[in-house]
Amino acid sequence: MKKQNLVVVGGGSTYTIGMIMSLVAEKEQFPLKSITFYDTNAERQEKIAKASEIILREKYPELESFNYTTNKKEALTDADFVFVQIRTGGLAMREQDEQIPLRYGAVGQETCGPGGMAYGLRSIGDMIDLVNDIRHYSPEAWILNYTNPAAIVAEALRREFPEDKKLLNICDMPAAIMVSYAGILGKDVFDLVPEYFGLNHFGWFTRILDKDGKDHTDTIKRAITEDGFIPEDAEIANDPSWIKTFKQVEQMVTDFPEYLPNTYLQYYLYPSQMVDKEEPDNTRARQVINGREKRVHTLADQIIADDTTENVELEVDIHGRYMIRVAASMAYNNGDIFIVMVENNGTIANLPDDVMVEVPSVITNRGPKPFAVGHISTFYKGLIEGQLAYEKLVVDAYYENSYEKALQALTLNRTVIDAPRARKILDDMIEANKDYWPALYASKKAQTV
Ligand SMILES: NC(=O)c1ccc[n+]([C@@H]2O[C@H](COP(=O)([O-])OP(=O)(O)OC[C@H]3O[C@@H](n4cnc5c(N)ncnc54)[C@H](O)[C@@H]3O)[C@@H](O)[C@H]2O)c1
Ligand SMILES: O=P(O)(O)OC[C@H]1O[C@H](O[C@H]2[C@H](O)[C@@H](O)[C@@H](O)O[C@@H]2CO)[C@H](O)[C@@H](O)[C@@H]1O
Ligand SMILES: [Mn+2]
Repeated sequence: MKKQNLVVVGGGSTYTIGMIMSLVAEKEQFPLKSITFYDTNAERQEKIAKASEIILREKYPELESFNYTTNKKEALTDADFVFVQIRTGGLAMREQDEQIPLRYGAVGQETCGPGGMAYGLRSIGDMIDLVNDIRHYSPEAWILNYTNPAAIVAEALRREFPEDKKLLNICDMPAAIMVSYAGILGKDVFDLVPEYFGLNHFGWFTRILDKDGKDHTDTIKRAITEDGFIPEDAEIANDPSWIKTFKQVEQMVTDFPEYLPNTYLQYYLYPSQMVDKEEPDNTRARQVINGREKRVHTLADQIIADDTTENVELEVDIHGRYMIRVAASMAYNNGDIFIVMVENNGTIANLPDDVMVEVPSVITNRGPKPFAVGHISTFYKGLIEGQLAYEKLVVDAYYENSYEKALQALTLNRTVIDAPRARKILDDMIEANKDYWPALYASKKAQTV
């Protein structure tokens, strides 16, 4: 097996140490020659990199080199794979994305509704620059992007790089949900075969099979409604916020029993309940700053101080394993099936061709080949079309510098609905994002009314 040169963009991320542990756990499936971190924030990256260096020295001695840098050329030259995990504006801006909508009684969430729009308008420019840079220095590298809001980023990259066949957008949420299904069934998550359709953070499992073709969907639905649903992946199993989110799946399956929902549908199907549950001074960003970020930095500090991993507990989670299994299937033409984002082109027969959908696909060295979904019925089609229109309008607003498109996007979104409320949220978000967003202008027609 050819050993790969991997670059991680956003080396300072809170997910990097987990990713390193997953690369160690998956070294037989995805053997590496080198790992390079790239980040724009030298200090944030250095702490994570120094700890990673020690982990790799002890657990991946066969790795030929490990480097970290803030120099794009140095980082991106001769890459085989580039994993992209950046957060434009950091967790501080995530907190704004979550708090501003809550002021007006709307869902405050980083990838759903107004928060998703704000984060999207910040991320698109950086992501376009990065893909251009990667293509300049490593034209043949596979790019796996999981930077959020993945739906909006994927739509912008689809428009910007229509011919790029080696750029794949992915999300770990369906896999993390499947870890819990695997727990119910007493199976390994990678032995389950999902049937699924939708958009990123907006989809449904229609069936869950095993590799022998046995259908376990009804067993899972029954277990969820009778015994409850809990997160089982190590990273989220003990997190109160994720426990609440998985609990909400019980209500979704009771109200809409036809399919098994992505957890993110809670924000669109129960927006009032979601707003009522929030504490504006302790939204998810604050919980992550005081939780995962602190935990990861304390862990890194201890590894660096001890110069060994002997005194710490390091876990492997589905996030890293999922990304790596997808990468391995591309590198070694494995033909494994994973849920990823692809341009629709008839996969969901009654949706437009030129939209990004999230569906199971066979992953080979030619990229993803999605399975046909066929026609979807009215409830799902209606929900998806509204969400797609919102996503497209956000990307239009970016390219056209259009205030009206942004206002239309928010008004259309199920988490907002009301135009005056959409305008208030948008105006506050413009102010909060003045260092990040493109300028948005009202059209001449609107200015003269
Ligand atoms: N798609 C998924 O399912 C999924 C799952 C987990 C995380 N994520 C995403 O991964 C990203 C990282 O999340 P996090 O919570 O660890 O954030 P984080 O802020 O801890 O890490 C992001 C890192 O990227 C760096 N960065 C920002 N802009 C950059 C740029 N232009 N070039 C290079 N580096 C840059 C930052 O300095 C930071 O070190 C986010 O976008 C998050 O939403 C996605
Ligand atoms: O609120 P956060 O920052 O804890 O999580 C936001 C992400 O949630 C989903 O992903 C993962 C999670 O990041 C990971 O640790 C894994 O183990 O479980 C989650 C799924 O339950 C989501 O898919 C991402 O897009 C978000 O960034
Ligand atoms: Mn996701």
